[in-house]
Amino acid sequence: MTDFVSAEWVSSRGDDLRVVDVRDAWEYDGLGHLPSAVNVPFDSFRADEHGAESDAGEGMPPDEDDWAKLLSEAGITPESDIVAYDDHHGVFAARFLVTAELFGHDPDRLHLLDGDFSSWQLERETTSETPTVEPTNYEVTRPDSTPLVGPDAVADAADDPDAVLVDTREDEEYDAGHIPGAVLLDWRDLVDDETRGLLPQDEARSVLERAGIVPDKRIVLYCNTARRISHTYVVLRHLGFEQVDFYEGSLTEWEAQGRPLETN
Ligand SMILES: O=S(=O)([O-])[S-]
Repeated sequence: MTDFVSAEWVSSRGDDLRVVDVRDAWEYDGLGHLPSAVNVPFDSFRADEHGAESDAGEGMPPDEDDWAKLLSEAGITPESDIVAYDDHHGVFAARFLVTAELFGHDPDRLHLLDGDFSSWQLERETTSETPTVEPTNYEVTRPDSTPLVGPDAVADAADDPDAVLVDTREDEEYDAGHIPGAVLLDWRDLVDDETRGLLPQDEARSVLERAGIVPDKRIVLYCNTARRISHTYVVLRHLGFEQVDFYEGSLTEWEAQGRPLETN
């Protein structure tokens, strides 16, 4: 399953690990990047607006062909181990990894750097050399099942004693309007301000437990446009949560459909 990996782990791996930097091109080129990292900017794998309807509701992943092209140009194959990073505590990189999972990349081959570019460069080498990449012919194989759920399943989760519906936005946003029955867990509460990575696991589990988010429940995640839930999704999978549902349409779709909101 998609997991967090340390800087040591990344440094110790050979050329078989594809390192993906999802920052903007100016940051990658101008500020330097991790050795051997390729640049796949966040904007390149995110549709501008919610796209075609699917069974799981509207979302913002790219077209399948565009995704395959991006990965091909990055020298990635379906067998590649990938580690992704950004400079925002991993939230943009997590979106890359979730997109890869939704398009069928083996989740066991998907890793999020624990920390980000800022924390890496405090202790480790960076480079401004762009690696030579051998393009591949990446082919998407859609998985048999995905964690995606649509709005009806989200509405049902609120009434299901075995499920916890989780809003991963900030408390002001939650207070202004959230899906009825949702608990609040700001995704940043799982981030260690000092390391810019995941809190130590016992602390992360306590934060989650305080919000009622425990492994024997089905967890259903939403935010505004499925960026912040990507980070929480990776955290929960890393911590061994087995049932984590991902509402790709999130509040953008929920509100567009005129569904109810609760305020505090
Ligand atoms: O992170 S977000 O999708 O809520 S803007």
